[in-house]
Amino acid sequence: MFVFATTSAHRRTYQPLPTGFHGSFLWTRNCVFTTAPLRLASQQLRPDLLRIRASAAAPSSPAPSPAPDASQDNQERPDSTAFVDQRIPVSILTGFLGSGKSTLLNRILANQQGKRYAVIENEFGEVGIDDELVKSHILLEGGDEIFEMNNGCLCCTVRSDLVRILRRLLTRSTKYDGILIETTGMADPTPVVQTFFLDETLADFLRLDGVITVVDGKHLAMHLDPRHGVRRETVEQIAFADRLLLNKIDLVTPAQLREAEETLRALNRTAPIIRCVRAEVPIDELLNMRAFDLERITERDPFFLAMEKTSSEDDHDHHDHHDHHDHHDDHGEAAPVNGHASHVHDHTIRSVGICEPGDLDVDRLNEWLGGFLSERGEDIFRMKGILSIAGTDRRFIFQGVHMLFESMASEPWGTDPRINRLVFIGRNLDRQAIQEAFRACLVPPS
Ligand SMILES: Nc1nc2c(ncn2[C@@H]2O[C@H](COP(=O)(O)OP(=O)(O)OP(=O)(O)O)[C@@H](O)[C@H]2O)c(=O)[nH]1
Repeated sequence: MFVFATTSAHRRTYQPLPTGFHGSFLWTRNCVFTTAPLRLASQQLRPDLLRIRASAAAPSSPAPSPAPDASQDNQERPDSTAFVDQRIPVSILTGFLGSGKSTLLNRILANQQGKRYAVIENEFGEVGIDDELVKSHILLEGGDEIFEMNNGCLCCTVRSDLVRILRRLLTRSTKYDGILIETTGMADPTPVVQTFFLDETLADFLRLDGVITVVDGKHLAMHLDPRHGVRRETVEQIAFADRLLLNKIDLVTPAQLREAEETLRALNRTAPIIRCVRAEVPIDELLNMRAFDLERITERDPFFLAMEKTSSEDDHDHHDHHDHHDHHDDHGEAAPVNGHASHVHDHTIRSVGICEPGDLDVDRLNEWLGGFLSERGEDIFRMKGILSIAGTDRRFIFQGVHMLFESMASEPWGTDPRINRLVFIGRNLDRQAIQEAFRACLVPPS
């Protein structure tokens, strides 16, 4: 496996990768942009990735096995006169903040069955929390770089970073069975999907296999309520899905479950809906399924492909779908404008990061968080952090989604400085008030 990681890999903390894992990370911090255009000479590309024609004159190559899924029946299958598509399959894992994407990713990585994946992660949060967790839990291959795509969704700016990373990946000698991209919980998957059709180099070597959307069954209705300001992101993530994982069904009643399924079906008529708890699903029903259906997407958005292509000369174009002008319909959903559905996040939604040395008084912390969540829980989409609790020699991992939260002891601090790192993502967050309240929970230095 090869990991281009950002953050949001906290579940790996709890679930170490299996023995024999051979991984490496490429991590960018705060979106490092190159100023020179990135050119990828054709001789740099791995020849075994080039598409070949399996005709009589072409070298014989095994056709990919058709997916064992009835939903694939009406899809074109390779035959002896067609292209054998040897491009690397790419799966996009999306879903709203806290829905269970990292839980799913962890599950996939723990069940690799001899396959090698490149993983690209991206997080919406101003404090990179998971890099430390990932580094301490997964052995890196010597000499590999670590990159982090932090604090931004895969929109026009971070998207160019994604393109750069993907192009670089194609020059590596390692052969991958697939690439997994975990988007931020606030991401509109549109520009990520477009990348694989509109970037000339990538389209030649990478094949979008499918968009897998993890849905938080407990909070779906809340996220679709326009008053919470995230309906558009939630709708886009569901509508784009080729597979819908209706997760967290342990937290809903049968009636809520039925309602959630009806809602999903209304927003996406075709994607299979898979009910699950902690993203526990058969992985072979998700990956390499040739599930992506461009026709369905262009039916929904006729302008989907009507944007400027990126080429190796145009590595940092900002003329794409994600042009940061807001045009919403009555429900806050994006409407195509002049051939481009525009996208911008609700500006009231922000992340507040805390990075503070010292030990926390656990009673004060509980009291503050309990009060804060009962008062503002609907507005707090996500919290996560690594905490230093007085009287314990282990790191404390803390994760929250609205009013629900989990915490658990993790690695010992050892000689590392005891620094609390915490991020809140929500609506109308008062940065100063949160930071001050947090500091008030620290044990005063003696
Ligand atoms: N009860 C319950 N909790 C779950 C389930 N799946 C995930 N969680 C918890 O939900 C929280 C968020 O899960 P993640 O996998 O980190 O979610 P995510 O979508 O990666 O979150 P972001 O990266 O912040 O967008 C964690 O505390 C998980 O343990 C589930 O099926 N049931």
